[in-house]
Amino acid sequence: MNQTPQIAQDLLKNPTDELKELLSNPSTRDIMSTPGLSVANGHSPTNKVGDGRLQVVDEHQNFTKDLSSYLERWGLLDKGFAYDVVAVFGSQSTGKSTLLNRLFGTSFDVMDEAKRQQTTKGIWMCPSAYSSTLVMDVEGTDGRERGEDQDFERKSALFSLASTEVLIVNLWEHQIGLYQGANMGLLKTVFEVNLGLFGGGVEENKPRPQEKTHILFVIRDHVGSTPISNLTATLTADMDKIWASLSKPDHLKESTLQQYFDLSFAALPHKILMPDKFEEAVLELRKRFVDRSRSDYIFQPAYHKRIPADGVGFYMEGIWQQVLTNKDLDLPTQQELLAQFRCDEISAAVIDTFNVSSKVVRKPVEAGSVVEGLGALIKDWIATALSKFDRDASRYHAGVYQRKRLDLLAVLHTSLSPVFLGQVKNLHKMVAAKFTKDITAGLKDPGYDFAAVVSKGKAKAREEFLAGAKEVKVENTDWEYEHEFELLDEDLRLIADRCRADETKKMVNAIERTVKRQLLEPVELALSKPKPGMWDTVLTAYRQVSSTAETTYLTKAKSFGCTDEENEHALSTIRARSWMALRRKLEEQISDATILGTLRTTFEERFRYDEHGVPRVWRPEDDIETAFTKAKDETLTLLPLFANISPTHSTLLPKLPTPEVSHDVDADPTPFDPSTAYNLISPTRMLSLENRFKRDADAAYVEAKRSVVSSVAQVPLWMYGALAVLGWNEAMAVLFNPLYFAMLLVIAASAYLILQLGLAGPLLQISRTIINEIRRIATDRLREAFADVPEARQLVEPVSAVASGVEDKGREARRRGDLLGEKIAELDK
Ligand SMILES: Nc1nc2c(ncn2[C@@H]2O[C@H](COP(=O)(O)OP(=O)(O)OP(=O)(O)O)[C@@H](O)[C@H]2O)c(=O)[nH]1
Repeated sequence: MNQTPQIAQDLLKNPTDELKELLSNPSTRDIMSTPGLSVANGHSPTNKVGDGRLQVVDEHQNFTKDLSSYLERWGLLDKGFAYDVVAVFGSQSTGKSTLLNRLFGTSFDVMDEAKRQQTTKGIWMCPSAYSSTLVMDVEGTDGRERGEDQDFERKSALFSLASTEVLIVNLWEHQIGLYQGANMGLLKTVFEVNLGLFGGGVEENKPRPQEKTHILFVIRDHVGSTPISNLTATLTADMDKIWASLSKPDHLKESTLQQYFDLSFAALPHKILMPDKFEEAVLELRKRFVDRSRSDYIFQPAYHKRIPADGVGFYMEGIWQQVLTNKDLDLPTQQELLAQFRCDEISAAVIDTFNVSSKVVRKPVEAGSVVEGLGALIKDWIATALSKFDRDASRYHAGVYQRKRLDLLAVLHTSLSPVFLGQVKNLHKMVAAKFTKDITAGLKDPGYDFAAVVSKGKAKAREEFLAGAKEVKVENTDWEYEHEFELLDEDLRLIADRCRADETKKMVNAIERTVKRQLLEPVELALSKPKPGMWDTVLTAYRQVSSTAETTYLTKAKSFGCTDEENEHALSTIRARSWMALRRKLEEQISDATILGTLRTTFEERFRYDEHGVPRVWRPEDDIETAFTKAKDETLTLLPLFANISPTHSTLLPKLPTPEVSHDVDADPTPFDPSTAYNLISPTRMLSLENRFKRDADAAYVEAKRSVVSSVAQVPLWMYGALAVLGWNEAMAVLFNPLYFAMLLVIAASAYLILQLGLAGPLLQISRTIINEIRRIATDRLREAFADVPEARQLVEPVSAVASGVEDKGREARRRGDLLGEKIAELDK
């Protein structure tokens, strides 16, 4: 807690000698009676008294650079209009500073009684200790120091009238009525200056503010012998006289003093002779400056110059500069200049704060993210910035404020425009990516309808984009998202087209697989039974399959929304692929092995089976050669059928795909040549096939011949007769010998059982193996036995030479492709 007032009170009650001496000094008394030390006066100080006073204009008429910073120190800068300005005028050394110090608790210098010289030079300013009031102590008029120089008096009057609400005119009681006195000169100056400022001056048409100024006459050293009413009457009469004596422009001739000034009066007793009464009167007068509820409250709003506190520094400096240059002081221009300056300052501060806030989202937007609720954020920042600007700048000149507000808004919008564009671009990207994802997911559903999936996805994407773009768009801006929306539409279309192309490709592939499957059977069947109408069957089947494929495509493509051009392209692809499928299948079917197999089967059917399909058993009397030649020739006539695709009617031939269209490069990289499209087997290959078939046929012929030889080699019938005659006795001996008969029965029963159980084959095989084995072992033994005898080796070698000669013969015949020779070699063996 601050102990100073208590200590001071104690010191005042029991002063030391030094203090007594100090207290006897009048100037010290002033300081001692400052509000900080006189709490008992009824008003405790509220402002930062002692924070210093400021010489606003020095004796060389220079204006201070520190006014704004002092206003801030005094805590007045953010008061808006809630502050007042008062200035004191009067002759030098009439106790003006003393009065202000007592009245407002200020700390202006007071004249040293001993020296009796001017103390206040220029214009000083100090805040009131009791209210938000700026108090100006103006250099006294009529001073010895300035002599006849009225220049400063005029300038200070002009300055004070332009910036203060109340002018205190300080005068001694005994000066009243002295019309020629210094005060009268001062007042005349004030009136003249005021007319110039607020009366319209010389220029009749120039609009001027009709502001009133309050003049408070403080009559000092009022003894009381003359009643105050008499004094005020005298003063008022003097004022009127002065007013009347002014040389006014014609249009102001009729104007009265009261139109421009409100006059009020206060009297203060002699400070030295009646200190208590003086104090009382000062206290009472102070109330008129502080207590707003009083009817005689001095700072009425009508007197306020409507300069916001934060602009006072700039405004007063501007006024003083105008005053110095002796130019016609144009207050509206000054106020406009002030408004421009301050609005710019406020605007800059607001933009700084705004930029800091908006920085938070700039980065993510620049990085390509969509910031959720960006529109709300932007609107909030703009609203905050405007409300700050409105709060501080709306006190200034309305026109300038409105203009600057629009400027500020434009700056904010311009600064946010890239954020808006970035957000809209990012929305575009995000929505397009989602669209792709949605379509991909939709196309995985079984039985999907492509058109429905795409249109649903598109509607969703557009809706999402528009919602996001509208959210971020700020009213009354030229921001537009329509162009981006068009780009999005274009992108959606491209994505849908890409998906459709993929789907079409898949569908075409599926159709191609079906075509291959469907062609498989008819082609195989037709080519395995070659006959003249074979190609008609194949091509009819092909026509059916490919027409089904096209119909399938067109049915499905309807939901894809493909263009005619795309359909045409897909159909031509299907046609080409179907044709290729047919070609490949045919090529498979006309491979050497397959053709030879088919020919062999056909030949055998004719050669080995009779017309009833019964297998032939060749007998010696059969004409094998004719049958063979017929079957061979008939089969050979079928071979040319495979050479070309040649239907009975050329109308059956399908339309060939155009060679330049690359339908499926991966699947079939060899270029398609329509000139050879219907050719399957080249003449050379035909010849080779013919030869190979002939060899096969010859083999069949040889086989047939051999079967005749083997049947001829059977035992003749007469041999059976001879056998019966010659072996009759032996047979009877066996039949009638019980032992032989029993053995015969056992052998017959065993044979029957073996046949019944199907063991004949295995038994034969076993016996054959055993015989071979025995033969091999015997041969080996013999070789071993003759190994050491050279004559025996000579005997063996010619035999093996003969055998190898036969082998060579057979191999040679096989090399030449002479089947018959090969078989003969085999028989020789
Ligand atoms: N008679 C009388 N003297 C006073 C009164 N008030 C102050 N004084 C004295 O008058 C002298 C001048 O006082 P200041 O307050 O310095 O007067 P000022 O008008 O401010 O002087 P400048 O600033 O130099 O113009 C001082 O010695 C005061 O003690 C008063 O009410 N009556």
